[in-house]
Formats: sequence, structure tokens, C-alpha cells
Amino acid sequence: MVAAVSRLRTMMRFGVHGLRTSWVRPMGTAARASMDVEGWREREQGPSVPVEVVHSQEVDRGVQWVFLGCPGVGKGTYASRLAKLLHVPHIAMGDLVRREILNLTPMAEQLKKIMGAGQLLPDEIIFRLLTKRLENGASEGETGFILDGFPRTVHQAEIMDEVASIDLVVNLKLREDVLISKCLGRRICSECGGNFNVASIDVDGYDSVPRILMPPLLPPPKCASKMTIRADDTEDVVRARLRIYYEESQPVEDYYRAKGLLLNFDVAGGIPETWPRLLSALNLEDKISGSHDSRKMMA
Ligand SMILES: Nc1ncnc2c1ncn2[C@@H]1O[C@H](COP(=O)(O)OP(=O)(O)O)[C@@H](O)[C@H]1O
Repeated sequence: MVAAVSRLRTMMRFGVHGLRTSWVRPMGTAARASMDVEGWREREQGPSVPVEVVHSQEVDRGVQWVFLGCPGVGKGTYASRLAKLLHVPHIAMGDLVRREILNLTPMAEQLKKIMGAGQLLPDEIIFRLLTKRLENGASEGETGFILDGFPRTVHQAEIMDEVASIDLVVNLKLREDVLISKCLGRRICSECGGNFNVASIDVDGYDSVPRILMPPLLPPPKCASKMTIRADDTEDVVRARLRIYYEESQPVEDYYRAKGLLLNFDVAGGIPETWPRLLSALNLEDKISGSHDSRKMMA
């Protein structure tokens, strides 16, 4: 992990000092917003010191997994539970960006606008936020991660491959009508940050597609009056995010499939049914059966 962070930081420095095309994708695709990152660069880059790769070999590290899947599929729900179970951090790219916006950094308004339109942020911003998060984690002894929301493009996946070795990619799947309902039902507690969902999903199956039943995940009374809705969870923006997912992120599935790392998993119900099925698909049932944690994670 320390080596991965050092490599990422080294690549970023090369990027900043002239070899930028090696990792910053040209702007201007339909999905990618362009923004002025000069101010960001100056503030974030810090002094240009040589980076030493501290560990050449990593032993006994935690898992290095990636969660893929459309908006609303439940990446955060399941990645966070698995991260707890496997004692690694859950690193959600969207949360890192939202935190940056809350910190009122000089870039906040631009970030907000791009996110609000459902577009992808420039790679430079994403890599800087991720590097910073991984560096902080490495300094606290973190040795693995479950990434959620990164990589979102083949280019990001290629860069990731150069800095860390991904063990497994879990690709969550759910039909589109349900994804939209789930995004529109999403609520976040402004105080504790807890994620809830007011959508009550019960859609008939057809042909070989099974019926899908997902009860709402309602907040406890202490959070009920503090529910907020993400600015990008409106129907138009959710549809735009889905389009961008199909265009930019679905090829990432093919990328990892070709490497033999992709595990497809159908989310076909609420957490109590899906969580044990996911553990079984990951051969992790023995990690949890009968424990107190098991009951907590199914809620
Ligand atoms: N890897 C990334 N590359 C570019 N932009 C990103 C990335 N991850 C997150 N973002 C930005 O943050 C927004 C929210 O991300 P996230 O919370 O993961 O949403 P979702 O629920 O759509 O998976 C994205 O729509 C995009 O604007």
C-alpha cells in the first residue's frame, strides 16, 4: 500500500511536470467536464521532493478490491459492510469529492457544478483526492482498501494498474427502472451522514427476470427530521449519470473481465437477502456466520 501510494504520487509529479498526458486524459468527451485546475494544482502540489518507494515488497496486506456498478445499485451499502468485515477502509470517491466541496475549497463551486450535471470530474482532481486519501491511510497503517466509484473509466483503471494490484472487482447489477427509483429514494442524514432509502420497490419479473422486492431502509427517529437529498439525485441527472456509466464505465467491466478479475453479482432484493448471497459469492460466509456483526450488517 505504501508502495502504491508512492508510485501514484510519483506519477502525479511526472504528470504535473510535463508528462501529464501519461495520466491525464484529454478533456472534452461528452462525459467529462473541463475545468480550470491551475489553482488546485498550485495549492495541492506542495514542494517537489523526490519520492522514495519505502516498501518494495508488500506482504500480509489487506484486500485491494474495486466495486463497480451503476448509480443506485448499492456499491456504498455493500462495499462499506465488506470493508468492516475485512478490516480495510471503504474509500468512496464520491464521498471524497463531496467532502472537498463541504470544505469550501477554491474549487468547490466548479466541482459542485460538474457533479450536479452528473458529469465526471477531471482525472487530475480525482487522482489528487485519491492520492491524498491513500497517503493519509498509509501513514495510519492501512494496508488495503475497497474502492467504490473508482476507477470509472478505462484510463483510470490503467493508471490504477500501474500503482496497485487489484485482487478482485465486484460488479453489482440491477435493472435500470429499479436503479432510477433507488436513486430518487436516496436520503442522507445531515447530522450523522447515514444513508437511507424511502423507495419501496416491488417490480414484477418478466421472462427469466425475477420479481424484485426491496423494502425501504427508513431512518431511525433521531435522523428522520434531518434527511437531505443529493443534488445529483434528480431524475434528469440520474438518467445522465446512467448514460455516462454506459459510455465510460461499462468498458471498465470488460477491462477487468479480460484480466479474469471480474465477479458479476445480481442485486435482486433488500439487504437481508442480498448480503448473505454476496458473502457466499465471495466465499466469505465463514467470516461471519452466527456472529453479532452478521446481524448488524444485515440491517
Ligand atoms: N472516478 C471518478 N471520476 C470522475 N468523477 C467522479 C469519480 N468518482 C466520483 N466522481 C464524481 O462524483 C459524482 C458522484 O459519485 P458517486 O457518489 O460515486 O455517485 P454514484 O452514486 O453515481 O455512483 C459523480 O457523478 C462524478 O461527478
